[in-house]
Amino acid sequence: MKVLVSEPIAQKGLEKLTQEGAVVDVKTSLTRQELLDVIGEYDALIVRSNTKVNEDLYQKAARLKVVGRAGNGVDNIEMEGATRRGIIVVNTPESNVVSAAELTIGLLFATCRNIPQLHNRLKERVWDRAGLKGMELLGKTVGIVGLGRIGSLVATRLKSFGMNIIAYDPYISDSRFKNLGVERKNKLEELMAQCDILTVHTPKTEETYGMIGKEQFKAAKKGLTVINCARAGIINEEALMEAIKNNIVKRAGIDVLEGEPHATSPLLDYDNVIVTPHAGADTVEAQDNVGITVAQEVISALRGEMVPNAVNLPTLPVQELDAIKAYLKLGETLGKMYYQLEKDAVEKVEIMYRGEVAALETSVVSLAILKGLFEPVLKERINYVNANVIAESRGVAVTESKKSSANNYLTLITLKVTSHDGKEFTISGTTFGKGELRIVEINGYEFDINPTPYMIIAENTDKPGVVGQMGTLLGVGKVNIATMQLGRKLTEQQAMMVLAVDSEVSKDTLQFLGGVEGILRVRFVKL
Ligand SMILES: NC(=O)c1ccc[n+]([C@@H]2O[C@H](COP(=O)([O-])OP(=O)(O)OC[C@H]3O[C@@H](n4cnc5c(N)ncnc54)[C@H](O)[C@@H]3O)[C@@H](O)[C@H]2O)c1
Ligand SMILES: O=C(O)[C@H](O)COP(=O)(O)O
Repeated sequence: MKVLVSEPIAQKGLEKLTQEGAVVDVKTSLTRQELLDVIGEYDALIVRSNTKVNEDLYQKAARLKVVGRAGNGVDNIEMEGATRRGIIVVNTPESNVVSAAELTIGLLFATCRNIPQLHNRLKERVWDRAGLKGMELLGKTVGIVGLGRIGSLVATRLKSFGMNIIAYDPYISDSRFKNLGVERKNKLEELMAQCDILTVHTPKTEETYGMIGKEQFKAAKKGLTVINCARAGIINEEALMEAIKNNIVKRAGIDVLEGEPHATSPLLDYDNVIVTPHAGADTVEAQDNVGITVAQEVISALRGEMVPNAVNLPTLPVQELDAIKAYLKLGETLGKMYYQLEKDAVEKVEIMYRGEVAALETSVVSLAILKGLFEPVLKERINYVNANVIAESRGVAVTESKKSSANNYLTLITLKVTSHDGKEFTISGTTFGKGELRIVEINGYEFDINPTPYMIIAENTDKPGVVGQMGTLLGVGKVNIATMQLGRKLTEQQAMMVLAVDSEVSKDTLQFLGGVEGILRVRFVKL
């Protein structure tokens, strides 16, 4: 596991990577060209907000499997290119939110009380408060745009200062607003017209980039204080400068600037604009959290495990990931059986979740099934990240259904594959105890199979002597049978036998088995 760290992360994170057996190169002052020249040697890249992870880089990154964002925002990482290539992108969304919320509040105090300006005067030995009267927070209204993790932390903290909190976030439920004691504004302009302080906490997306512009400032209350500790450009810098000149905005506190990390923004020339160099996450605590978390995630992703904060995968809370782990294994096992038992190209995949599993977030289990399904034909080109994209690109329609009851089982997952000529294949499985797996049905034959690394699965006419001959031939081929199960369809006089064996089975032995009278077909399955 070779990991390149292209921006500084905490020593604790680096130690974690090495303890887990990774070879770590910390190269934080590479030029872009140098980065492109070396990236081909690495399995994982760890970045913060300055490294642009885009198509140029992916094209040179033949071994890259994971991009770890030591932090929250992933706007410097091109997601589509990563997903297409099966590169997993992980971040640490919770690890620095308190620090970012605290800097937001710090900037708010600093701007509202002119702390940096007063500090600068005094450092120049000038004892003078003139012209720098501040604004008290009590009773003022703060308008929060984006009531997610950081927006909510800011809201709860500012409440203790006796402020009225209003927010605009069309993607957050009414109950969340209610629980936080925040008044919902359905229109951004309405929020602008009512707030004394505006603070933005959305991600940078196509929708949010420039969302606070000339029009919004026109609607604003005169004398507004503006804080941006989220991403440069969510508040358009030109429009902000114009609003300052027109006395609509009285003061601003900005942590993120267009053109960063270069200090080129014209906002730097305004005395009533207080700035910090993207320092929201720059605390000892946040950086330790971020470093350790990203290291753990990168290692898990390199080991092929499901990672809670994978950005280009359905997100799962950590507690739910534990509950779902056994189902991921079961799903992948069910999927892996198809191309080892059938040879027909897949047209449609139907996944049915019944019983307890139906109450969980199953989209990742579906990814595990698709990963397993295509693995025998695509090998390592398929993983959790690109399983959906690959299914789509191969014209495979995937559907999921759920039912709360599973008849005799607590949980049942059924995979139904329809091939291009309309032939249907089904396989069902369940779990019990501490993640034990059982395959309980294959094509209508009922079983209770503990899936093992090597299995022989044969269909035969249900008549005496077939099983005995199979045993004899396997003995001749020096293949030891560990367990055997039979599923029968009495009306059709057919049976399916599943033999768990201790070793690989040679092509010759399989051919002999296929020649036994009554055997309809025989397959070797490797899990
Ligand atoms: N300055 C720093 O050092 C620093 C540190 C951490 C995070 N950040 C940035 O802070 C921002 C917020 O982070 P977070 O963890 O709270 O994110 P989050 O995903 O928890 O919350 C973002 C919120 O924005 C809302 N939103 C999205 N589009 C919107 C729109 N068009 N209008 C209104 N609301 C919209 C979402 O519904 C969500 O509730 C991000 O941009 C992140 O990159 C900056
Ligand atoms: O999105 C984040 O986590 C913050 O903006 C911090 O970015 P940084 O890791 O470059 O400090």
